[in-house]
Amino acid sequence: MSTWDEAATGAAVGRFPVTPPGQPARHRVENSHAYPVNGGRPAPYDNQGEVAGQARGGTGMDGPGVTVTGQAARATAALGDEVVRVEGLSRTYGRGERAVHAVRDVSFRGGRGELIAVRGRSGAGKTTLLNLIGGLDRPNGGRVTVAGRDVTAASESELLALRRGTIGFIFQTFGLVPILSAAENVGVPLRLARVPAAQREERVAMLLEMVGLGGHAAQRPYELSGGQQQRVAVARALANEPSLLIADEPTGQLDSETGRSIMDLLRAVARGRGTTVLVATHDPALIELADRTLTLRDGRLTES
Ligand SMILES: Nc1ncnc2c1ncn2[C@@H]1O[C@H](COP(=O)(O)OP(=O)(O)OP(=O)(O)O)[C@@H](O)[C@H]1O
Repeated sequence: MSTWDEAATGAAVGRFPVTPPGQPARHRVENSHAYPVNGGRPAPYDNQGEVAGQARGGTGMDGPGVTVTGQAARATAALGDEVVRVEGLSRTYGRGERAVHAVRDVSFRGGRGELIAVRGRSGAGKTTLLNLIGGLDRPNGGRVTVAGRDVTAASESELLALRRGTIGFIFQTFGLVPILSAAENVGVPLRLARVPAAQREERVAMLLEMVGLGGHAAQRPYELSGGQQQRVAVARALANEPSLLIADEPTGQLDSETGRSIMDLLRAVARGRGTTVLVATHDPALIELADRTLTLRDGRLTES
């Protein structure tokens, strides 16, 4: 089955209908391992774009060696450990006259704790690039390394392990399982990792608190706003404590204010946890929140 045509939350692939009716299913994500965020103590997200405690100099979601203020976070990102390395990456769809060179010789590096925006017009190659980096698609040439592991050379089982332990995904259409509550959705990766029930419940509660949804655990996706659904998706993506979080147009279905709050949340995750976050977006207001912007034009990269 092609990863392009599979729904988000690969934790549930083949088990649940993961895409709400009327929404396209394009991606597959497989997350199953669970490790504590912030040593099991994620701090609540306060809707103001910061993890509680963090902006006020607290330890919120701070990870080892991760500073918490804007400029300091940028400096840490610049100097910090390399998480993503993309070298000469290319992807062509089709052949001959019909060939589409979606990604052409793209190279860049991403450090720990960086929030990197990927922008470009529709068709510029953003989704293709993110899918290649996340191991959802294979390149025609070049190499991707995430947390020191070669994604492009990985076997299918190695890719599965990467998507379960190292790379988290968030998509425009949220990809929540409609029949499950918010807590159950966040708990799917933990169930697959066979985390004991008590530990799982504790961890799910902490993750929901972290994204500001502590009081919404029992609600199903249709009972939540779009922004709340995306927060559930963020909590689920963080359940496996990924080094890299890939977000493809995570605010595409949200109004601008809600979109901004999701970007604030992603920024807080990057700064507080040291997660490298790669976000594809069209929105200039959201791009302003990023530490760096990569611009794609016809598959080629320019950095601004
Ligand atoms: N599976 C595919 N088969 C053939 N061509 C494809 C496929 N997927 C993408 N393309 C083409 O590759 C190019 C890049 O597409 P991609 O979806 O990566 O762009 P994008 O920047 O994410 O666009 P958007 O902002 O509209 O989502 C486009 O010309 C698109 O038509």
